Amino acid sequence: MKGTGALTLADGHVYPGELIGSSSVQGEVVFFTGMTGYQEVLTDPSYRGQIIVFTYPLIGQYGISEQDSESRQIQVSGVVVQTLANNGLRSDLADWLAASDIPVLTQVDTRALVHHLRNQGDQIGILTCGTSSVQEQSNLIATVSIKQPEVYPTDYEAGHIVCLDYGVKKSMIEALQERQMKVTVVPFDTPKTVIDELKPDGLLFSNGPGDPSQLDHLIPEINKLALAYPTLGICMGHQLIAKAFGCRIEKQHHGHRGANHPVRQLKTGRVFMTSQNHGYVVQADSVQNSELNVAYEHINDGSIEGLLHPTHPILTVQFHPEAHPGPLEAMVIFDQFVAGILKQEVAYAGS
Ligand SMILES: NC(=O)CC[C@H](N)C(=O)O
Repeated sequence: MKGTGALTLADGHVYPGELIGSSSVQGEVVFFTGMTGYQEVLTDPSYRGQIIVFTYPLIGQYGISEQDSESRQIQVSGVVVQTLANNGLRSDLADWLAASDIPVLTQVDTRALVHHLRNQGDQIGILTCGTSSVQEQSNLIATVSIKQPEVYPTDYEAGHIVCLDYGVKKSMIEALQERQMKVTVVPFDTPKTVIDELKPDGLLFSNGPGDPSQLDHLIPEINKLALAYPTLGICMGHQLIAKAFGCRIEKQHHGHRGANHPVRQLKTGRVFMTSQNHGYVVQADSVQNSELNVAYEHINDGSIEGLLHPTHPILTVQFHPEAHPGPLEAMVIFDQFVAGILKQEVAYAGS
């Protein structure tokens, strides 16, 4: 179904367009600046419940392919684009969004919209064509986390990682499998006693949607887990571990969502271009009174991009070393994590 529609922001600004789809949705309106990677973004569970605005004006131009999905379904609530590609008679992306009942607002002045969000901040919005009612989603992590453990084997098993699933992307699991790690993905609230029985060699605390304070009740358990095993935390996992060791988290004015975010490793001065997707961040002032040290910082705004424990093998990163979409150069984080578990040296890790 196609018709006149609009995105209405919480501050009252209205962005008209052509709405494809029949449902109205509400969600935080955020923008992604990468030129490619729309399929990975749409299926990344960290975007659950959000309305995503693509800054690149033409979206859908290279179709859809099965291997590029980061989870089993589209996770965003709604999509806003300038132009949805239509190669001839049909568009794979438009068909997929329609089959998934995800509304798309096209023909939007996305430059004006993103300019506004950059000035006024990410905020809730509603995509409407004036039909169905709006339902707010609460505990987003519980929605996207698996319900039963799942095992991802590898041909030659050098070690075993247990992944706490806050909404894990497929590429993180694959990055570990490629490094000869079997991965067992467990529900987000799996107690330490159950994880101990799996005899992991290391833990991955995954990415995930929404505000990390959803899981405040699990922070003491996360602290115990991270102290017990070599630990890597990514994005939501980074934020939760930061909290577990005394840091505070704050909402960003507007999030980092794109594929060209420069990050500096403090110890070596080495700069990585990274893929990012987050709207919360570790409050810089809180780190000095915490048990952790800053390991990485964002070059553009100086925000905290990674933390290290001084005596335990705990590394956390705010950026996405698994990329997908985006540059692969931060994959060294997985090399470093696995090498630490296997007690091997890794070039350029610099911890
Ligand atoms: N990719 C993620 O894990 C995002 C973490 C959190 N939802 C944030 O927006 O900051």
